[in-house]
Amino acid sequence: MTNDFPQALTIAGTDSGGGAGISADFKTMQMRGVFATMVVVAVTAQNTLGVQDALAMPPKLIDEQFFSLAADFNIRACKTGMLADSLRVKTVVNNLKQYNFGPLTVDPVMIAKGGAKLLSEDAISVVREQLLPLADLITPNLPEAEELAQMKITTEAEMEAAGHRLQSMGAKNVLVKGGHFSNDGEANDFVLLENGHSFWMTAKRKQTQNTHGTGDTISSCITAELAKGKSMEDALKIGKAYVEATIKQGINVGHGHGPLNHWAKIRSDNNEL
Ligand SMILES: Nc1ncnc2c1ncn2[C@@H]1O[C@H](COP(=O)(O)OP(=O)(O)O)[C@@H](O)[C@H]1O
Ligand SMILES: Cc1ncc(COP(=O)(O)OP(=O)(O)O)c(N)n1
Repeated sequence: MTNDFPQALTIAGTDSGGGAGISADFKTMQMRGVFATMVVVAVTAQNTLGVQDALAMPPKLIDEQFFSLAADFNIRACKTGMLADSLRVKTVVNNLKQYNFGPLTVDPVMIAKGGAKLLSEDAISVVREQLLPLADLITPNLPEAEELAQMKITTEAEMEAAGHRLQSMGAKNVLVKGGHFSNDGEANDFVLLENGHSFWMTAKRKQTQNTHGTGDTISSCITAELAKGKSMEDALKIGKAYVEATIKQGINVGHGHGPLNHWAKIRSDNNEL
């Protein structure tokens, strides 16, 4: 029996409010025509107002989820999101070394928009030293890029420098996301590819508080496109177009930082699916 429908994996935390984490990943992968699977690393009690509580899964249960998926599915691309602490990062690293789930996108989730810590302080060096070198793509936002590259980023030139530093630390391709950049008109992201080619992906910034889950959405869209066999450059461009559309074609849900519109259409959709 064939097992060839595009399948992808997210290794991350849940968001009970449905806007970020595995919820955003599943909606995105489904919308991009890819069958989504998950390894739950942590569960959060969360809504658009913030994170009220969180619990990390026992490492044995994380191992078992990896084993279950490897035994049955033909996963062609995977991503990581919220990994909680150093023990869970190490558990995930060990499993990623054991199984081949295709290109790995590392979204080094550290702090939610409401300020809650989704990665403990002691885990940052483990992400830098053990997870980053496994990454086919790393997708930090500005505070995450600052932590991992250990430098301040206040200009576009510093975004580029951080991208080069992260590549020299072992990530094959780098996307430094500019959503937190303090210019009001644009949301521009810097890309550095494995072959040394670099470029900017630009977008007009939408003035809205409904941006909960943007990082998960762009990284899971890229993962879905890689699972379909797209090149890294095309996957990145589709990811940027999709997250921009989910923000611009926004919906209003909840009373705080609202979720994105994962039903949003992008121009190339007719020949994508
Ligand atoms: N208000 C906005 N308008 C348009 N694009 C945005 C906006 N906020 C974020 N983005 C884009 O969404 C993606 C993720 O954003 P960012 O805030 O940098 O990451 P994270 O959600 O991980 O903190 C990036 O492509 C960024 O440029
Ligand atoms: C469970 C969980 N994972 C990740 C995040 C952070 O998601 P992100 O896309 O960076 O969105 P914001 O939290 O910044 O809005 C999360 N909140 N929860």
